[in-house]
Amino acid sequence: MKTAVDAFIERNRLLEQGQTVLIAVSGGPDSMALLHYFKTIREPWGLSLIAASVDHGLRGAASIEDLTYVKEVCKQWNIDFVGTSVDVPTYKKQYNLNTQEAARILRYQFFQEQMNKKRAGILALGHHGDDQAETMLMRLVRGTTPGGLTGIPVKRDFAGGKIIRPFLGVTKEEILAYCKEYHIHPREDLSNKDTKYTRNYFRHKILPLMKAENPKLNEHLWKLSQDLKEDEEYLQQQAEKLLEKVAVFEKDKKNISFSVSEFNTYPIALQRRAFHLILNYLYDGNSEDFSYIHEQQFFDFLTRDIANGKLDWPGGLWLQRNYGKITFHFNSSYKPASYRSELGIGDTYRLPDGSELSVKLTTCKNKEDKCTLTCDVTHVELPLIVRTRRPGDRMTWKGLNGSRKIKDIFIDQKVPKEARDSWPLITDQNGKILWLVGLKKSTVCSGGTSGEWLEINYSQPKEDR
Ligand SMILES: Nc1ncnc2c1ncn2[C@@H]1O[C@H](COP(=O)(O)OP(=O)(O)OP(=O)(O)O)[C@@H](O)[C@H]1O
Repeated sequence: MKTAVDAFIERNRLLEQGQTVLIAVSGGPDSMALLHYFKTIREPWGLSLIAASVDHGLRGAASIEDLTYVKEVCKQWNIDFVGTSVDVPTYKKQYNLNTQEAARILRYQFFQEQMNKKRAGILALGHHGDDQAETMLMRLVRGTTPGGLTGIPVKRDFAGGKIIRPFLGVTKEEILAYCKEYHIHPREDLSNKDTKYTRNYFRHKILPLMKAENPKLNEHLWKLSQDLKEDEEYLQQQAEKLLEKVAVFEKDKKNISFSVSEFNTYPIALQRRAFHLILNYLYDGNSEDFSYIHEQQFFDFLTRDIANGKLDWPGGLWLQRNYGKITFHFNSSYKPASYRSELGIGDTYRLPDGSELSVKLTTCKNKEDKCTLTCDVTHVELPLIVRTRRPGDRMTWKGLNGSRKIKDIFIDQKVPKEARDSWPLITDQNGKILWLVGLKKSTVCSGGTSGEWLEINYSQPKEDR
């Protein structure tokens, strides 16, 4: 395995001579093998090594024991060590996050702090080829773009330096064999076996089935991710050239326009990427999951035989068609509006984008569509509340086992990031989410016998901007 990783590092230019490397070590097989591997290349590369370990305090005594174990091994191997214990439950509660998210944020905060303090240019992580395969399959199932299918990056910017993952080209099996060969005795994290986490479910249930069909699955997925990455880089460059030729920047570079007929002379693969490059430019790099629904709307707009037209998108963006020209207008001072208001019977609430929500009481459940929610009045605590999302918001609905994060519903429904912070949701006084407006209705609203119904109507703005 060592020679394969050596070659991987050279090929991907992951290291430079004399660098300071912070190695993230949990005590498990992947990161213990990583720590050992770095020990073997410390001299030839002239590296300064620091191991960093975070005790999430989530597995009782075992958590701190992992950290102590890593510290002990570092002493034996003559590697500097930094460690910390973080309070995941408090942080999780404070920011309404789930455990994994809270742990991840705190872990990366510590890494960032240490990289600055120790002037380390590199943070090395132990992700490997099986992690890569899981990530690609999870994204495939959730819905992704060719760019998303390139998987976990081998190298990316972080804290003024780089995150690198030297083990992405090797399998878990090879790592376990490496541990055996060098008498490394990693700690075992039993939560890695719990299939209630999506990743573990893919790892233990789905991947084995696929590997039984073809043991070379990892290799094939790796090849696919690399091919896609290379194709993507090339196509991105071509799309940039396309924009250089056709795009005209207006009004302090806040608006972009181009001639439809000129744009249409380019292949669709480049048009698609050019479209995303424009969004990325306008949103300052934060538009990565602007959805393919928007992409489709854009192409409909592009091919429609009209002289004038307008397409409104959330997040301060609108497109205008003026004969043969399309302009992307972007209001850069736009800030997603968060709001919260009580909504009693007979009330109407006007949302920042001009759409309205109104509540009335009826004796018959006469309407049920995307823009209307009816709910037995005895099932909810009044007045209702209309508000924007908060981190960790969850809801449940008929047929769903357990609950789902609002964030994930937005992802499932391809709602662009820019629209999520101002998207309305309705709760009752107890905080129970009844309706993610237009997207999901809660189980609470599916039955009832009192004969009195609350009817909440959502209506879109009548006037154009
Ligand atoms: N508590 C932690 N302290 C330090 N680094 C961590 C910690 N948890 C994860 N990492 C780093 O992130 C990488 C990926 O973490 P992940 O949880 O996906 O894998 P893992 O199965 O825990 O890996 P390992 O076999 O090293 O425990 C690890 O290999 C390690 O480099």
